[in-house]
Amino acid sequence: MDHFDLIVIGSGPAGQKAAIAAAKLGRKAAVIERRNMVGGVCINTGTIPSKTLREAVLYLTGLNQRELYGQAYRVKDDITVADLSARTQHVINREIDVIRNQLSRNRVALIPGTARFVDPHTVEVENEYGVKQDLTADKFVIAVGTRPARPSSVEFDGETIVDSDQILNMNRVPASMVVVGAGVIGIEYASMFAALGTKVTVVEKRSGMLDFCDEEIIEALKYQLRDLAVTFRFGESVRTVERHAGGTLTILESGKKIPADTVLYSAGRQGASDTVNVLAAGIEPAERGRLEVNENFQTAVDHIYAVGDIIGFPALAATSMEQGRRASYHAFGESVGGKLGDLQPIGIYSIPEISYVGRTENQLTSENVPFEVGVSRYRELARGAILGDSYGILKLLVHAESRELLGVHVFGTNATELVHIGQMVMGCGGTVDFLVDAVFNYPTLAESYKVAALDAVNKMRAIARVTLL
Ligand SMILES: Cc1cc2nc3c(=O)[nH]c(=O)nc-3n(C[C@H](O)[C@H](O)[C@H](O)COP(=O)(O)OP(=O)(O)OC[C@H]3O[C@@H](n4cnc5c(N)ncnc54)[C@H](O)[C@@H]3O)c2cc1C
Ligand SMILES: NC(=O)c1ccc[n+]([C@@H]2O[C@H](COP(=O)([O-])OP(=O)(O)OC[C@H]3O[C@@H](n4cnc5c(N)ncnc54)[C@H](O)[C@@H]3O)[C@@H](O)[C@H]2O)c1
Repeated sequence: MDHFDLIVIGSGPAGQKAAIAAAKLGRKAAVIERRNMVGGVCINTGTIPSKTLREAVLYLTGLNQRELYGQAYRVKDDITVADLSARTQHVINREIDVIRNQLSRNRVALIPGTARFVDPHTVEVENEYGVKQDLTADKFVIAVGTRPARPSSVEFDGETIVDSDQILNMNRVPASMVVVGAGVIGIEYASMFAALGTKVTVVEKRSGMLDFCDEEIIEALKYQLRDLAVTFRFGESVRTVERHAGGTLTILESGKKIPADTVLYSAGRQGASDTVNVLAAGIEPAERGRLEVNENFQTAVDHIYAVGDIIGFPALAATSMEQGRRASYHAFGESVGGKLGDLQPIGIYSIPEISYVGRTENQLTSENVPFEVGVSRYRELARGAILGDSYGILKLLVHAESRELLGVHVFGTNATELVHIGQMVMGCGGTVDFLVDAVFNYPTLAESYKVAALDAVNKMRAIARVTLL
């Protein structure tokens, strides 16, 4: 029976980084993964296909160029699924190749199959031909991620009623679509299909959406999506989704019926802890199949770690990678930096995109932290005019006394890239004055930091002036 220092179960971002970190520490590591899922949900059905699809949609529809060339501007008139999926498949294949290469050059064994715990130090791996082998290890990292939640009241058929895995295999761009759940997945796909000209209705049981983001920015997003003919039904729960010869019918608890060509059911995800039989290792799964861990990512069984989506919020690729690295370092006695803190950025690839780091205005208000807001609008930046982005906005939240940066919220072109400038300033304990004094390239969107910083400082000066007189 093969024995390893570390066995990682799952090859998504969390598992990959856990295994490579162990290998770099000179440990014998293995990753167990199903043959057709190397790279995890991230590469095969989640982040990478959805982000590539978004890029293809933006390019082919010419949406971002319409402010400059007119509302009729298109790169291609009849966009087909083949146009969209060619790019997606190319990127997926390339990314899988990169991961296989990285694992192999670091001498991490990639073992095909599904792993199940037999006891706390042994897993049984079964490959696609039903061949089984037992493997043992000193330490384990469970990085098995999640799968879409599939309630029995929804008649999934993989073609007209789909989850976020199946949407990638649709055979045509639908004329109308209901998106159930206004979480990140629902809103990203609603944006893409709306951009393609699909008439989208979003049904969400809460009274709003993405409530962890800046309220003003979510208002701006809703405005932009409504402009693309998206209808929102907030405060409405879906009772059932039915499939009929003439299309689908989404029936709400309120009695409303919404007809559409296609339904995307994106109302949450279920942890995959059941696939790995954690009970045999002595671990009790929590709600929705998630695993509970301490700050070192150890489960209730010390030598078994869990990282990535399986441990819940924030369930993002970048955070998952860092959790994987930290788990391995801890397992093999290597020190890591401070606690994985609050400075993890969130990026939402809606159209337009959103990103933020730090706290929101609502959080600061509820915590009684005095703050000032500095705003920069892309329409006043030369780069904004060159790009044809008139809606973009960058907001800085600045402590009214210490002048520290408490939050950065960006909406518009390159938001998910721009946010990192603020993240770095915050990470180094920088104040708004650093941004006021900094010189940025011109014309850039990064210049928005200086404009917003000056705005915040001007407002703070106005307050100071009132009290001085
Ligand atoms: C549609 C969509 C879009 C997304 N977009 C973004 C985005 O833009 N940015 C972002 O940061 N995040 C995004 N995410 C989230 C991101 O994909 C996840 O945070 C990330 O993939 C989690 O990584 P992970 O390592 O926990 O596991 P996953 O990527 O979920 O991979 C887990 C792997 O474990 C394997 N596995 C499960 N059980 C077993 C077993 N018993 N034996 C062996 N292997 C097993 C599975 O086959 C799978 O390959 C998106 C997710 C979805 C669904
Ligand atoms: N850009 C990114 O970083 C990105 C992109 C996509 C996904 N993700 C990750 O994937 C995870 C899963 O995303 P998600 O959007 O599926 O889940 P989610 O749990 O965030 O959202 C599901 C939404 O569906 C609603 N809902 C549930 N049941 C409903 C019903 N019967 N009728 C109407 N509405 C209902 C919920 O209120 C919720 O708002 C998230 O944690 C996210 O972090 C990240």
